[in-house]
Amino acid sequence: MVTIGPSLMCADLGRLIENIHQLDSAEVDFYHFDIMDGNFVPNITLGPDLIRSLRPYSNKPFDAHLMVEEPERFIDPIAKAGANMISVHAESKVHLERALQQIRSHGLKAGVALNPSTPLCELDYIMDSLDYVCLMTVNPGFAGQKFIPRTLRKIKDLKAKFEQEGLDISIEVDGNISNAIIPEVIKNGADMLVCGTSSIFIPKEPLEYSVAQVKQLINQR
Ligand SMILES: O=C(CO)[C@H](O)[C@H](O)COP(=O)(O)O
Repeated sequence: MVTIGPSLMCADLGRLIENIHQLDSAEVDFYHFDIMDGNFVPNITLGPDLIRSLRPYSNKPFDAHLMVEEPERFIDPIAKAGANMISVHAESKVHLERALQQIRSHGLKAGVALNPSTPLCELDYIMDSLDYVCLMTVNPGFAGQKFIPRTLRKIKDLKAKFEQEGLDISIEVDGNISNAIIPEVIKNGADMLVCGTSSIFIPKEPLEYSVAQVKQLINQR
């Protein structure tokens, strides 16, 4: 099953609550929270307090993507704030295996995110600790960037690797997942779509309509 997770980056609580209300009615599958610290990426966004404030407004899984320099410092507060899934970047200052166990110790799904240029072999010795992999299809930090076409092969290679080893690990894709690219990433093996300004948050387009368009693309495979 391919799932849809709107990407939440804006720090306006009122607007986020309104968005979540509409997106819940449109039956999205999860919410993807972009947590940026201004160090790992050149931008600052949400933190644990905002996740805690939004938690009462939806029962859908909250997926926290830690684009931060020292993710191990954030795992406990983000888990306690109400996240259901947390991914850490392999390129950050992290003991990857320890961080994944730290996430799982809260009963949450654990993921690793990889920048477009990071090779898949980073995952070789942690496969059994993984629930999902977030493949960045843009360089992390900003919404509205261009999709990097080379990442399509990376999705395909990762899917093949999981199939070969009989592993049930989800592949999330993040970065300019537009309506034009959705059929391509699905064809190559993506099963979690992070949908931001490229497909769901389109100016003047009702969220219900944008989500319906994405669902149509998923269903017409
Ligand atoms: O993590 C991100 C950037 O680092 C965003 O989730 C992503 O870019 C989604 O937004 P858009 O559809 O505008 O690309």
